[in-house]
Amino acid sequence: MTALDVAEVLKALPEWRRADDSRPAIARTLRFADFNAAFGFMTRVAIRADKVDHHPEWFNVYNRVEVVLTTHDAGGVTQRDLDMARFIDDVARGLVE
Ligand SMILES: C[C@H](O)[C@H](O)[C@H]1CNC2=NC(N)=NC(=O)C2=N1
Repeated sequence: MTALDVAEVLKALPEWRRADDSRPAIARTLRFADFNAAFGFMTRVAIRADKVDHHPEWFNVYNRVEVVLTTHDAGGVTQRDLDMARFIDDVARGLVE
């Protein structure tokens, strides 16, 4: 799968930024009402990730979830990351603080 230009991808994803470690990856921080809401979100994303065989890097503390998306096989951001970011935005809508 072809790696895309990160700046172009970010234009389509206003909630996302470059990963903090400057890898070719995109990141979003989400804050939920509590752990239950955060883990519910993670569960929905996990089920999707396994279905499409594209898995986020993520970190959770209580109500906060940090998500990083990149395609390891391609060494960059691809359409698979863009699709997953959109799914994440859809799930998060109405749930994030
Ligand atoms: C063998 C398996 O299909 C691959 O390792 C998949 C699994 N999930 C993946 N997830 C992500 N984010 N990037 C990958 O390159 C990737 N590759």
